[in-house]
Amino acid sequence: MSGVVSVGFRGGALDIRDLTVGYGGEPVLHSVSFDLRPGEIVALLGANGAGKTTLLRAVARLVRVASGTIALDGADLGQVRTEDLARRGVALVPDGRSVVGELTVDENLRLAALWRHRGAARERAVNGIYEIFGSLARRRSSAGHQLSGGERQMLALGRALITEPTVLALDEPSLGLAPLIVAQVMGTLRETAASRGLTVLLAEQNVTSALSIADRGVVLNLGRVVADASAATLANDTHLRHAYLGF
Ligand SMILES: Nc1ncnc2c1ncn2[C@@H]1O[C@H](COP(=O)(O)OP(=O)(O)OP(=O)(O)O)[C@@H](O)[C@H]1O
Repeated sequence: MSGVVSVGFRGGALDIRDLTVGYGGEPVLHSVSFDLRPGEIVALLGANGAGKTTLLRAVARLVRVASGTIALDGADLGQVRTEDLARRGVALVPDGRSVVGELTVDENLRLAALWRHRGAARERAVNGIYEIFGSLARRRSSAGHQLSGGERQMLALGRALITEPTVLALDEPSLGLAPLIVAQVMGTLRETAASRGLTVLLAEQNVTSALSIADRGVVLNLGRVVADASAATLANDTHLRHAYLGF
């Protein structure tokens, strides 16, 4: 489904090659390689401490890469500064939810849209986010800190989408959400990715939810890729689920 590319949008191709990343000289990702094709949703799975967040932080250039490359549409992102990454089309939704609690929903969206859209185009962009997330439109005057967990997650997603990324990296969007809300967030993510042809890297502990919307899954164990297969294959692999995913 996410392979459908609509007119005007095209997902980016992300190629992660021999990526080694560590903290204080101690590697936590060991020569990790996998790629995301344009418009693909890839679930990044693994137990606590497997290295999922570190990998997303490496893509967002928030940690130093010891060796290896991350390329977007064939161009190495190695020299791109963190603050320029969004202009190159990469958006990260961290698990802290990237919402400014003191600002209203509307202000949060406008702030995120600042560098991408001006004047009437910004209004259209904000309204476009409200069309995707109807519940946010109803809370547009509420402060970020007054939102429920699900609404905050939708606002974090909206803030990322309004920059019109070609690659969206999400860190555990299901964290702390009730199952029904998780289903809503995942459903919206899948529909939006499909309609925009977005490429999505989705780090999740909620394996079932992630695989329900993903095309493919990559499983990390202690910083190494131990599986890279279609979502259907991974969902049916009981050995893998027991060995690396905790059930
Ligand atoms: N800032 C840091 N300094 C030192 N070590 C860190 C730091 N952040 C993470 N680590 C270590 O790196 C390893 C990978 O952590 P990471 O957060 O990337 O895993 P994860 O798969 O996202 O885990 P979780 O699902 O629990 O969030 C862990 O052993 C962790 O303790």
